[in-house]
Amino acid sequence: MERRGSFDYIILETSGLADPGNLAPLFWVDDGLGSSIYLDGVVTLVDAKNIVLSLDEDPAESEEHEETYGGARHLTTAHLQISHADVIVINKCDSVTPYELANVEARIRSINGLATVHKTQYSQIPQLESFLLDLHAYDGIDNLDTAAQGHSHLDPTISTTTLPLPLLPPTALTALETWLRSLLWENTLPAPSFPFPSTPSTAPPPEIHRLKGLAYITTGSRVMIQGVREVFEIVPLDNGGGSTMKKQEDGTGKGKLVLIGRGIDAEALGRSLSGALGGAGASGG
Ligand SMILES: Nc1nc2c(ncn2[C@@H]2O[C@H](COP(=O)(O)OP(=O)(O)OP(=O)(O)O)[C@@H](O)[C@H]2O)c(=O)[nH]1
Repeated sequence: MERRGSFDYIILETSGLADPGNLAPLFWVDDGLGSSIYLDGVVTLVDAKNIVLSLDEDPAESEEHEETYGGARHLTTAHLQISHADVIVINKCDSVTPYELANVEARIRSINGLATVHKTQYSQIPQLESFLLDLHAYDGIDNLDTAAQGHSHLDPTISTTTLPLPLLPPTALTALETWLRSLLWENTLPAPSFPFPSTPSTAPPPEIHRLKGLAYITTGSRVMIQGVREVFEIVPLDNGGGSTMKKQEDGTGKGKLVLIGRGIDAEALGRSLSGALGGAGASGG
């Protein structure tokens, strides 16, 4: 960093067994690295031929992450590397049939509905910028509109879900922050108060790997929500873009929160969030 200014990009290639969820928060929040350095995004390269085997691998064969999770299927390194990715390159597409490729892509998107997916042969992409570099994954929310809904039956371990966020009064941001703290720091869903009765749950606790969201505030401003594992931030966006009320009404300005992780029960998450925000209408999808 003494040579600050002389780098265009810094690319870290991790080991094949790395958990990006342990690395990304370090680079995202460490101001000591200097203001010219920021975490641009996490790219995961997937081998189309072997990925299904890797996702289904017997955890006893996995050197890390040999944990069980509430009786659910085991988390493999492949799951972690896909769930934390902002861009996923599915390579060696020529070595599988179109049917196999469609299945691979569907499963990957069911795990991570936020990431941009590129399908390649010999890892060839049209250009680096905006495909693998200059992603601004942690300071932008461009891909929220295309975030896929979870189809958790495709992968039993990790899924993506989208919760709608209602138009929020400024005071609700504190409630949102408290809710996120409980979810990300304590892996606990605050029980919703009225009108939802709280029922004891035997479900495994939610474990969120990545989250991204946009909320519209009644004052006409917007906030971006970003998170990776237990680190998150709620950041005001400069431009509210005119009448927020109008945006809500014509359906183009709906706030949402996209969550990727384990033990995702969309309905329970939606009820809990809605309760935390004062019953303002979040329900899982
Ligand atoms: N058919 C086909 N072969 C490929 C493609 N991309 C790479 N290969 C070949 O696959 C072989 C192994 O390369 P990779 O799988 O990329 O190996 P690697 O990722 O560098 O290996 P590790 O870093 O040790 O995992 C090489 O012979 C490559 O030429 C592709 O899209 N299609």
